[in-house]
Amino acid sequence: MDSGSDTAHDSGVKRLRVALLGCGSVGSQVARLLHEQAGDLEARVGAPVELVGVAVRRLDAPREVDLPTELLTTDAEALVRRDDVDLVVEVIGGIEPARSLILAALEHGASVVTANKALLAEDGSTLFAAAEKADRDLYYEAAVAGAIPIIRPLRESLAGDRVTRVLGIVNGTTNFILDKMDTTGAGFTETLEEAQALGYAEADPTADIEGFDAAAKAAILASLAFHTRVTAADVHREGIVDISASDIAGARDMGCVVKLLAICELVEGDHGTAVSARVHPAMIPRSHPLASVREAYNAVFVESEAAGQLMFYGPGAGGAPTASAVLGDLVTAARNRLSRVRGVGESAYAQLPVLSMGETTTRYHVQIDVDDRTGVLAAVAQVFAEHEVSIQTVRQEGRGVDAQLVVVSHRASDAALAATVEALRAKEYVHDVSSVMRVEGESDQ
Ligand SMILES: NC(=O)C1=CN([C@@H]2O[C@H](COP(=O)(O)OP(=O)(O)OC[C@H]3O[C@@H](n4cnc5c(N)ncnc54)[C@H](O)[C@@H]3O)[C@@H](O)[C@H]2O)C=CC1
Ligand SMILES: N[C@@H](CC=O)C(=O)O
Ligand code: NA
Repeated sequence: MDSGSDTAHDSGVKRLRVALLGCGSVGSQVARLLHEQAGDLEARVGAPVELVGVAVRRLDAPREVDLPTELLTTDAEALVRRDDVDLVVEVIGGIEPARSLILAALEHGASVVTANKALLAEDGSTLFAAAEKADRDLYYEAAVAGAIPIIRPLRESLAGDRVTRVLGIVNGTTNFILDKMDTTGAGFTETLEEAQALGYAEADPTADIEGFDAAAKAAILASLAFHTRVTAADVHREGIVDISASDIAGARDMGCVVKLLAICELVEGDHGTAVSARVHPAMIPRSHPLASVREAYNAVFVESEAAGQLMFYGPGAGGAPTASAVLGDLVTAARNRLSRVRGVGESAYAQLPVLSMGETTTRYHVQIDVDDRTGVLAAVAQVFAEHEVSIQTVRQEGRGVDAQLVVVSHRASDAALAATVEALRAKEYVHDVSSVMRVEGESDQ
């Protein structure tokens, strides 16, 4: 291995040397693209971009890409500390050792590109501070919505505007599962296995189906969009594991589909501006553009004061699409190294408070199984009224001894709706509140 003096650490830069940490779904595609597009990358960067080391867990593991064995090492710590490494790509995932490796890479003068949303959402501030101190780039376009350019537009293109809302489908695995359940009637488990085989799901798919992955992305989006710091712990999170065939059928009856949404909003209240960030399944009308986001595709809507509504759509998961975003960042970081400049760092000056879920308002679709007798409908309506949840529509279906009421509310706070449901469950004429689903994507009423 040549470790001559022509690196970005020196004055006469001639080539950029890349260390890759992790060679799984994304890492193998990064290695492939670096090799296959070497000529174009050199032309675009202005110097060759060379892969000089790949940290793997096992040297003899089967891989999707052929790599010269001399590039492989199981000592990631030593790799990021090598003096001849200019750029480090972290695609191991998880908190440790990824965090320590990124911090060591920055300390040793490398710029870093990562796809690690879990780490950024948990402890991004430590990483951004280290990048600032080291005067190096820390880029992460791949961390949210895979190949879709959304980090850069929020950080740079919209830097002069005031973003007020970000609403998106940001997890490919859950969108794939919900889409299959809706269109083919397939079961949850078989669809999850298919998503795993296609490389969409996280190593532990709990992160996808319980909403942790989408919540991490929501934290990153809210932080960037509103120039503040939102962590994964600030995001209200519900996954899709409890979504039943009956929920999907109920949505269909309403002309809706069920999607796992990440919703980040600026909220103006009595005490000033705050942020709301939440991830949960919601019904959206089939006519809404997000309803047509199929399979593992992602889409993100951004609303801002001057630009209005923007939509970003594309592949949000999978090895090659995610590697495309990594390579885009790598090219920018490489150009910056050559020009001896640094890109934009963290912008968290606004320091906005984050609202609790109870304070957040939206509309609700509630299915209630009740006694089929006179006065029950009025009594149910009374419970909603007592909790200041205004009813928009109510539909009743007799089913023999009992009846099902389907209530759609006007906008109400989550706390008021939760109290309504609790009160309904205590009534002797209520057999069950069988489904409670938020309704998004329609005009506020
Ligand atoms: N797969 C996808 O569609 C997307 C993944 N991401 C993110 O990209 C990152 C990587 O994801 P995948 O490639 O899907 O995961 P993966 O599980 O396929 O690959 C991770 C690789 O890192 C290796 N590894 C773990 N610890 C290591 C260590 N200490 N040293 C060296 N290698 C180690 C594993 O053996 C594995 O091969 C994660 O942060 C993930 O959240 C982001 C967007 C999309
Ligand atoms: N597991 C994630 C991968 C991309 O971030 C997903 O399914 O979207
Ligand atoms: Na992206």
